[in-house]
Amino acid sequence: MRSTHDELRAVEDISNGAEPVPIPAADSRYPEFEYVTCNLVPPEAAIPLYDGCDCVLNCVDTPDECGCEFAHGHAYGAAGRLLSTPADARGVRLPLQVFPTMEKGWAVRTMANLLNGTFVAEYAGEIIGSDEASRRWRERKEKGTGNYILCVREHAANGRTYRTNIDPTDRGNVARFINHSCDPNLVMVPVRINQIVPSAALFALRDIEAGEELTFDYSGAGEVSQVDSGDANRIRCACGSELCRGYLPYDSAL
Ligand SMILES: C[S@@+](CC[C@H](N)C(=O)[O-])C[C@H]1O[C@@H](n2cnc3c(N)ncnc32)[C@H](O)[C@@H]1O
Repeated sequence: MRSTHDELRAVEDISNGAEPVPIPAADSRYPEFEYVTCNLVPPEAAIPLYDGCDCVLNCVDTPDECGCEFAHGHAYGAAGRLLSTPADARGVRLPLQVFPTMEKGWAVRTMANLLNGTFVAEYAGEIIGSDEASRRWRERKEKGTGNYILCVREHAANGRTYRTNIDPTDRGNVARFINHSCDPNLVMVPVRINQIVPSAALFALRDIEAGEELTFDYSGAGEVSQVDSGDANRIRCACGSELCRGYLPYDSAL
């Protein structure tokens, strides 16, 4: 628990040494959370957690019914399906800073110039099933607390949709502070590192100058229309871009 006295003090490293480089914050008023460097995948007992794959323990026994081999080029065995954490996760190696904004809460900026295509960070958190994602979303909405669940949808050529829910609200990394923009400078790409559950890797979408805020489009490819404000669950977008669609992407499945 932080004291009021400590609140405005700059924080040297929000990761407490967990990342390869320190990640400073302008002050310590950001929400408390447990810092993790990569996704936390629950043990097999907790499955099914991965929408799109119906297999219980492995995909090898039922290759014709499972879409994983078709979609990812691999069928996953029991050990391969739900490995705990990717051993070769890269972590954050760029000088980033967490800072407060007027309209969007906390944000992240780069303190170095980045070239187009540079890997910035993984959007890391707890991997949870869709029922649990809905439950947490409703609970946080009732309490009026922040909700940072990212739903990664992958549309496979076999017509199936694979959905991965990443929740960094209580356990996450610096990417939990990266805001949405309708004209972002990062792009999120699902990447698989020796396991079926993808990491949501964020890459520079163009050259980015030191001091710029880092943003990505929460809807992925910008395919979700945000113009209709009829749904009270939607948050007004403050990205400030000429291309602004008016509201943050909203997952009506939650
Ligand atoms: C993943 S968090 C980003 C960090 C957050 N700003 C914070 O203070 O912790 C997502 C939340 O940030 C806010 N946010 C992100 N992008 C925004 C935007 N373009 N306009 C307004 N609010 C935004 C919304 O409250 C959203 O639910």
